[in-house]
Amino acid sequence: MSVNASAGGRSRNHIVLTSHGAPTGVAADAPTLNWGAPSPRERGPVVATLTDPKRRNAIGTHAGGYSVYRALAIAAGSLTADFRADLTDTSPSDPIGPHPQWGDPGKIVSLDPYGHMTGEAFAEEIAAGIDARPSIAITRAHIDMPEIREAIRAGRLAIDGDIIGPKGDVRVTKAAVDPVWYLPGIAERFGVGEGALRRALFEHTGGMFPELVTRGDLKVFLPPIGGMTLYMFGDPSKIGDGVTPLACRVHDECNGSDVFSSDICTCRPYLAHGIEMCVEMAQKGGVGLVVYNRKEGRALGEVTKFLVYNARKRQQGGDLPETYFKRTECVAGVQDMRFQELMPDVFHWLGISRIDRFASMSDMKFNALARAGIEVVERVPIPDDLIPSDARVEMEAKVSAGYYGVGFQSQYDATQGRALKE
Ligand SMILES: Nc1nc2c(ncn2[C@@H]2O[C@H](COP(=O)(O)OP(=O)(O)OP(=O)(O)O)[C@@H](O)[C@H]2O)c(=O)[nH]1
Ligand SMILES: [Zn+2]
Repeated sequence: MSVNASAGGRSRNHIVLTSHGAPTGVAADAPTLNWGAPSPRERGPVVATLTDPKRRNAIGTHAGGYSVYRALAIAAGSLTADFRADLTDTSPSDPIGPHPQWGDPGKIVSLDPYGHMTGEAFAEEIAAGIDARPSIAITRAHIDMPEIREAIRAGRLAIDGDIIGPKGDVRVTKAAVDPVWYLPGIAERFGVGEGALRRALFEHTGGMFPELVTRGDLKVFLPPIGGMTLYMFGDPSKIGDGVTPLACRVHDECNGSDVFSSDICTCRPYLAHGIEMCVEMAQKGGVGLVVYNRKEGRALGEVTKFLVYNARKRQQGGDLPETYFKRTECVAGVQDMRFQELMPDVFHWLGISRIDRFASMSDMKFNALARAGIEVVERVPIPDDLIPSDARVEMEAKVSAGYYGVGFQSQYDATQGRALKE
């Protein structure tokens, strides 16, 4: 079925409904996707195009988290629906891989290991009109953080003109990674059937992606969620080489603390401590890696997080460690929706099988890495003097719930957070 519609007030064309199975005649030259193939050519490009439905081999849209803004731009007439990026000079500043892990369909299921190679590996297809787009971009930057300047002032780090520049700025290689989900692999990771996963994704996004249930032949889905950013310290070509020691922090977004230094949690201080560890390791000839995941408020969202803060701070008896997780569960139904099960994928992408120093106390992160066969040699807790006083409730609650607490000076019974009006 199709109806006439106007797109962007400019052109008149047909609405393509994706709820009725494959469009008649999938094009003979539609690229096939063989997830887990050991080379990009054997794997094939991910094509989540909307303008060429017969050559589409993935559900969703490229840069899915921004699809609504793109739709707005098209509706407002500031972007044409068939715009194709000019990828000249956009290739990675530093090569990553290939690593043997890329050729194992079960190891990486939530990102496209060839996502940074699209422009080069599939230049031929792109020139022939196939709408393949990169899902990973790699560039270089200098970062300048007050905590690093403070570490230099305190003598814990020194300017070396290489890793740390003359002004205290730190040289990094950074990568932005959009999610690309291989649905059979995601289902396996969570121990559910692919059909049940597809149905839940379809129904609980308000029926946003009918192909999840009508196109069983399409196995790859680009979900409309945030991805991650990687910050690499030292020589990125040494990451995952099996010999160079690695320091690492896996951090899930906490805008209130990370950006605005709100003092109810330990997020920014722990992140900054992790960065300091990475810089220190790079200066000793090792490498550092920060994985920054866009999963605000334990993937419950910031609205939920702030509602929970109010509930904690208004409850009878005050904000206490023993009720910390209960208050979240009352508002969100669960304590956490981050699903660390998918987190190790990025380590496989980088070829990493051992983390020498891991800045995290989370048992969930540690266990997920262990299940993925990634060895963590040393777990580094947040230093006590970096915990803001209002964040002690969180720390006490986490350690008593199973977080790694060696070196942590517990004062469980004496801990209470600020009240709302204080
Ligand atoms: N819902 C909710 N989320 C919170 C709260 N406090 C912090 N967060 C979120 O929890 C996440 C913290 O993640 P991370 O900093 O990666 O660390 P972690 O899992 O606590 O464990 P560590 O690695 O030991 O720091 C972020 O997404 C924060 O936004 C809270 O009170 N409620
Ligand atoms: Zn936080």
